[in-house]
Amino acid sequence: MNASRSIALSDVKFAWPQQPLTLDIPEWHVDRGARILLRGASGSGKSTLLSLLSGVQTPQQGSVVVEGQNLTQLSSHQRDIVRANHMGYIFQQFNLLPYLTAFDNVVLIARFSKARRQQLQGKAHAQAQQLLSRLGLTAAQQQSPAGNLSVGQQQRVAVARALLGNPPLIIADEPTSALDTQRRDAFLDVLLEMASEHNTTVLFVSHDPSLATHFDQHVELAQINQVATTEELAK
Ligand SMILES: Nc1ncnc2c1ncn2[C@@H]1O[C@H](COP(=O)(O)OP(=O)(O)OP(=O)(O)O)[C@@H](O)[C@H]1O
Repeated sequence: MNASRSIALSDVKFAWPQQPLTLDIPEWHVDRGARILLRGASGSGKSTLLSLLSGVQTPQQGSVVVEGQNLTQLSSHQRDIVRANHMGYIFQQFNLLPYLTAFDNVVLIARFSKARRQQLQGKAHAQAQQLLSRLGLTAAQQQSPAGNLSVGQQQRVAVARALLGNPPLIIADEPTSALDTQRRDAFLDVLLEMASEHNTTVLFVSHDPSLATHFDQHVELAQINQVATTEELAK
Protein backbone atom coordinates (compact mmCIF):
# COMPACT_ATOMS: atom_id res chain seq x y z
CA MET A 1 0.00 0.00 0.00
CA ASN A 2 1.44 3.37 -1.00
CA ALA A 3 0.90 5.83 1.86
CA SER A 4 1.54 8.86 -0.36
CA ARG A 5 -1.54 8.06 -2.43
CA SER A 6 -5.10 9.08 -1.70
CA ILE A 7 -6.67 7.21 -4.61
CA ALA A 8 -5.51 4.24 -6.70
CA LEU A 9 -7.67 2.64 -9.37
CA SER A 10 -6.57 -0.43 -11.21
CA ASP A 11 -8.28 -2.23 -14.09
CA VAL A 12 -11.68 -0.76 -13.20
CA LYS A 13 -14.73 -1.58 -15.32
CA PHE A 14 -18.18 -0.31 -14.41
CA ALA A 15 -21.55 -0.51 -16.17
CA TRP A 16 -24.95 0.59 -14.88
CA PRO A 17 -27.56 -2.22 -15.08
CA GLN A 18 -28.56 -3.08 -18.66
CA GLN A 19 -26.16 -0.47 -20.05
CA PRO A 20 -22.86 -0.60 -21.88
CA LEU A 21 -19.67 0.21 -19.96
CA THR A 22 -19.53 3.72 -18.54
CA LEU A 23 -16.02 3.42 -17.13
CA ASP A 24 -12.99 1.43 -18.22
CA ILE A 25 -10.00 2.81 -16.33
CA PRO A 26 -6.82 0.72 -16.58
CA GLU A 27 -4.84 2.77 -14.04
CA TRP A 28 -5.29 6.06 -12.22
CA HIS A 29 -3.87 7.41 -9.01
CA VAL A 30 -4.01 10.63 -7.08
CA ASP A 31 -1.24 11.68 -4.71
CA ARG A 32 -1.96 12.85 -1.20
CA GLY A 33 -2.53 16.60 -1.06
CA ALA A 34 -3.17 16.96 -4.81
CA ARG A 35 -5.86 19.38 -5.94
CA ILE A 36 -7.50 17.99 -9.00
CA LEU A 37 -10.09 19.49 -11.30
CA LEU A 38 -11.86 16.63 -13.08
CA ARG A 39 -13.59 17.62 -16.29
CA GLY A 40 -15.45 15.79 -19.01
CA ALA A 41 -18.46 15.97 -21.32
CA SER A 42 -21.94 15.73 -19.85
CA GLY A 43 -22.83 12.07 -19.41
CA SER A 44 -19.22 10.93 -19.70
CA GLY A 45 -19.21 9.35 -16.23
CA LYS A 46 -17.74 11.89 -13.79
CA SER A 47 -20.46 11.40 -11.16
CA THR A 48 -20.28 7.65 -11.74
CA LEU A 49 -16.55 7.75 -11.00
CA LEU A 50 -17.20 9.71 -7.79
CA SER A 51 -19.79 7.11 -6.74
CA LEU A 52 -17.07 4.43 -7.05
CA LEU A 53 -14.57 6.53 -5.08
CA SER A 54 -17.10 7.15 -2.32
CA GLY A 55 -18.05 3.48 -2.26
CA VAL A 56 -21.71 4.10 -3.10
CA GLN A 57 -21.24 1.83 -6.13
CA THR A 58 -18.67 -0.89 -6.73
CA PRO A 59 -17.17 -1.84 -10.09
CA GLN A 60 -17.84 -5.17 -11.78
CA GLN A 61 -14.08 -5.54 -12.15
CA GLY A 62 -10.88 -4.07 -10.74
CA SER A 63 -9.87 -2.40 -7.51
CA VAL A 64 -10.65 1.00 -6.01
CA VAL A 65 -8.31 1.90 -3.16
CA VAL A 66 -9.15 5.09 -1.29
CA GLU A 67 -7.10 6.26 1.70
CA GLY A 68 -5.51 2.82 1.94
CA GLN A 69 -8.83 0.95 1.94
CA ASN A 70 -9.66 -1.39 -0.92
CA LEU A 71 -13.35 -0.56 -1.26
CA THR A 72 -13.97 -3.49 -3.59
CA GLN A 73 -13.15 -5.92 -0.77
CA LEU A 74 -15.48 -4.31 1.77
CA SER A 75 -19.18 -4.77 2.53
CA SER A 76 -21.59 -1.94 1.87
CA HIS A 77 -21.64 -1.14 5.62
CA GLN A 78 -17.84 -1.10 5.80
CA ARG A 79 -17.74 1.24 2.80
CA ASP A 80 -20.17 3.57 4.60
CA ILE A 81 -17.74 3.69 7.53
CA VAL A 82 -14.74 4.41 5.26
CA ARG A 83 -16.72 7.20 3.60
CA ALA A 84 -17.70 8.81 6.92
CA ASN A 85 -14.19 8.49 8.36
CA HIS A 86 -12.06 9.50 5.40
CA MET A 87 -14.09 11.64 3.02
CA GLY A 88 -15.79 14.98 3.04
CA TYR A 89 -18.34 14.98 0.25
CA ILE A 90 -19.94 18.10 -1.22
CA PHE A 91 -22.85 17.40 -3.55
CA GLN A 92 -24.56 19.59 -6.12
CA GLN A 93 -27.60 19.90 -3.85
CA PHE A 94 -25.56 20.05 -0.62
CA ASN A 95 -27.90 17.51 1.09
CA LEU A 96 -28.40 19.53 4.25
CA LEU A 97 -31.21 18.67 6.65
CA PRO A 98 -33.42 21.76 6.23
CA TYR A 99 -35.00 21.76 9.72
CA LEU A 100 -31.70 21.44 11.56
CA THR A 101 -29.67 24.57 12.16
CA ALA A 102 -26.60 25.20 10.00
CA PHE A 103 -24.45 24.47 13.07
CA ASP A 104 -26.20 21.15 13.80
CA ASN A 105 -25.86 20.08 10.16
CA VAL A 106 -22.10 20.50 10.50
CA VAL A 107 -21.61 18.77 13.88
CA LEU A 108 -23.88 15.87 12.90
CA ILE A 109 -21.13 14.33 10.77
CA ALA A 110 -19.02 13.72 13.91
CA ARG A 111 -21.74 11.41 15.26
CA PHE A 112 -21.31 9.11 12.25
CA SER A 113 -17.54 8.89 12.29
CA LYS A 114 -15.28 7.61 15.02
CA ALA A 115 -12.17 8.75 13.14
CA ARG A 116 -13.49 12.28 12.91
CA ARG A 117 -14.46 12.29 16.60
CA GLN A 118 -10.95 11.16 17.50
CA GLN A 119 -9.45 13.82 15.28
CA LEU A 120 -11.68 16.45 16.89
CA GLN A 121 -10.85 15.36 20.47
CA GLY A 122 -14.13 16.67 21.88
CA LYS A 123 -13.85 19.94 19.99
CA ALA A 124 -16.51 19.33 17.30
CA HIS A 125 -18.57 22.30 18.44
CA ALA A 126 -15.60 24.63 18.56
CA GLN A 127 -14.34 23.58 15.13
CA ALA A 128 -17.83 23.80 13.57
CA GLN A 129 -18.20 27.32 14.85
CA GLN A 130 -14.73 28.27 13.70
CA LEU A 131 -15.28 26.83 10.21
CA LEU A 132 -18.67 28.49 9.78
CA SER A 133 -17.32 31.83 10.97
CA ARG A 134 -14.35 31.59 8.66
CA LEU A 135 -16.73 30.85 5.82
CA GLY A 136 -18.55 34.08 6.65
CA LEU A 137 -21.69 32.87 8.42
CA THR A 138 -22.80 35.08 11.29
CA ALA A 139 -23.73 33.62 14.70
CA ALA A 140 -27.41 34.15 13.83
CA GLN A 141 -27.03 32.36 10.50
CA GLN A 142 -25.26 29.46 12.20
CA GLN A 143 -28.30 29.00 14.45
CA SER A 144 -30.82 29.40 11.63
CA PRO A 145 -32.48 26.32 10.06
CA ALA A 146 -30.42 25.41 7.00
CA GLY A 147 -33.56 25.55 4.84
CA ASN A 148 -33.92 29.27 5.59
CA LEU A 149 -30.46 30.15 4.28
CA SER A 150 -29.61 31.36 0.78
CA VAL A 151 -28.05 28.94 -1.71
CA GLY A 152 -24.63 30.54 -1.22
CA GLN A 153 -24.91 30.23 2.56
CA GLN A 154 -26.07 26.60 2.35
CA GLN A 155 -23.11 25.90 0.14
CA ARG A 156 -20.75 27.21 2.80
CA VAL A 157 -22.47 25.06 5.42
CA ALA A 158 -21.88 22.04 3.16
CA VAL A 159 -18.18 22.97 2.94
CA ALA A 160 -17.91 23.27 6.73
CA ARG A 161 -19.58 19.88 7.12
CA ALA A 162 -17.17 18.30 4.63
CA LEU A 163 -14.14 19.80 6.41
CA LEU A 164 -15.15 19.04 10.03
CA GLY A 165 -12.66 16.66 11.63
CA ASN A 166 -10.18 17.18 8.75
CA PRO A 167 -10.90 14.12 6.57
CA PRO A 168 -7.94 13.37 4.26
CA LEU A 169 -10.01 13.51 1.05
CA ILE A 170 -12.58 16.04 -0.13
CA ILE A 171 -14.76 15.12 -3.09
CA ALA A 172 -16.91 17.81 -4.64
CA ASP A 173 -19.41 17.25 -7.44
CA GLU A 174 -20.23 20.53 -9.23
CA PRO A 175 -20.89 22.40 -5.99
CA THR A 176 -20.43 25.83 -7.55
CA SER A 177 -22.89 25.51 -10.42
CA ALA A 178 -25.52 27.71 -8.73
CA LEU A 179 -23.12 30.53 -7.81
CA ASP A 180 -22.04 33.76 -9.44
CA THR A 181 -18.34 34.20 -10.24
CA GLN A 182 -17.47 36.23 -7.16
CA ARG A 183 -19.11 33.81 -4.73
CA ARG A 184 -17.66 30.85 -6.56
CA ASP A 185 -14.12 32.20 -6.25
CA ALA A 186 -14.61 33.00 -2.54
CA PHE A 187 -15.96 29.51 -1.91
CA LEU A 188 -13.02 27.88 -3.66
CA ASP A 189 -10.48 30.08 -1.90
CA VAL A 190 -11.75 29.03 1.52
CA LEU A 191 -12.07 25.37 0.62
CA LEU A 192 -8.58 25.15 -0.89
CA GLU A 193 -6.95 27.24 1.83
CA MET A 194 -8.37 24.98 4.53
CA ALA A 195 -7.43 21.90 2.53
CA SER A 196 -3.83 23.02 2.19
CA GLU A 197 -3.53 23.54 5.97
CA HIS A 198 -4.12 19.81 6.44
CA ASN A 199 -2.59 18.48 3.20
CA THR A 200 -6.08 17.34 2.22
CA THR A 201 -6.57 15.83 -1.22
CA VAL A 202 -9.26 17.63 -3.22
CA LEU A 203 -11.04 16.09 -6.19
CA PHE A 204 -13.38 18.64 -7.70
CA VAL A 205 -15.70 17.97 -10.62
CA SER A 206 -16.79 20.87 -12.77
CA HIS A 207 -17.70 21.78 -16.33
CA ASP A 208 -16.45 25.29 -15.77
CA PRO A 209 -13.06 25.86 -17.48
CA SER A 210 -12.59 29.18 -15.66
CA LEU A 211 -12.00 27.29 -12.40
CA ALA A 212 -8.77 25.83 -13.78
CA THR A 213 -6.45 28.39 -12.16
CA HIS A 214 -7.49 27.25 -8.68
CA PHE A 215 -6.19 23.71 -9.22
CA ASP A 216 -2.71 22.31 -9.72
CA GLN A 217 -3.82 19.35 -11.84
CA HIS A 218 -6.48 19.09 -14.52
CA VAL A 219 -7.76 15.70 -15.53
CA GLU A 220 -10.05 15.10 -18.49
CA LEU A 221 -12.05 11.95 -17.82
CA ALA A 222 -11.31 10.86 -21.40
CA GLN A 223 -7.58 10.79 -20.52
CA ILE A 224 -8.09 8.05 -17.99
CA ASN A 225 -11.27 6.38 -19.23
CA GLN A 226 -11.12 4.18 -22.31
CA VAL A 227 -14.89 4.37 -22.90
CA ALA A 228 -15.41 7.16 -25.40
CA THR A 229 -18.65 9.13 -25.16
CA THR A 230 -20.81 9.74 -28.24
CA GLU A 231 -19.63 13.38 -28.24
CA GLU A 232 -15.99 12.35 -28.18
CA LEU A 233 -16.50 9.82 -30.97
CA ALA A 234 -18.15 12.53 -33.09
CA LYS A 235 -15.04 14.78 -32.86
N1 LIG B 1 -28.21 5.79 -11.29
C1 LIG B 1 -28.01 5.54 -12.60
N2 LIG B 1 -28.62 4.49 -13.18
C2 LIG B 1 -28.43 4.18 -14.47
N3 LIG B 1 -27.61 4.89 -15.29
C3 LIG B 1 -26.97 5.95 -14.78
C4 LIG B 1 -27.13 6.33 -13.41
N4 LIG B 1 -26.36 7.41 -13.18
C5 LIG B 1 -25.76 7.69 -14.35
N5 LIG B 1 -26.12 6.83 -15.31
C6 LIG B 1 -25.65 6.83 -16.71
O1 LIG B 1 -24.23 6.78 -16.71
C7 LIG B 1 -23.70 7.65 -17.70
C8 LIG B 1 -22.75 8.63 -17.03
O2 LIG B 1 -23.50 9.50 -16.18
P1 LIG B 1 -22.80 10.46 -15.12
O3 LIG B 1 -23.89 11.10 -14.33
O4 LIG B 1 -21.76 9.70 -14.39
O5 LIG B 1 -22.09 11.51 -16.09
P2 LIG B 1 -21.47 12.95 -15.75
O6 LIG B 1 -20.19 13.02 -16.51
O7 LIG B 1 -21.39 13.14 -14.29
O8 LIG B 1 -22.56 13.90 -16.40
P3 LIG B 1 -22.94 15.44 -16.05
O9 LIG B 1 -21.71 16.26 -16.31
O10 LIG B 1 -24.03 15.73 -17.02
O11 LIG B 1 -23.38 15.47 -14.61
C9 LIG B 1 -24.89 8.31 -18.39
O12 LIG B 1 -25.12 7.60 -19.59
C10 LIG B 1 -26.01 8.13 -17.41
O13 LIG B 1 -27.25 7.99 -18.08
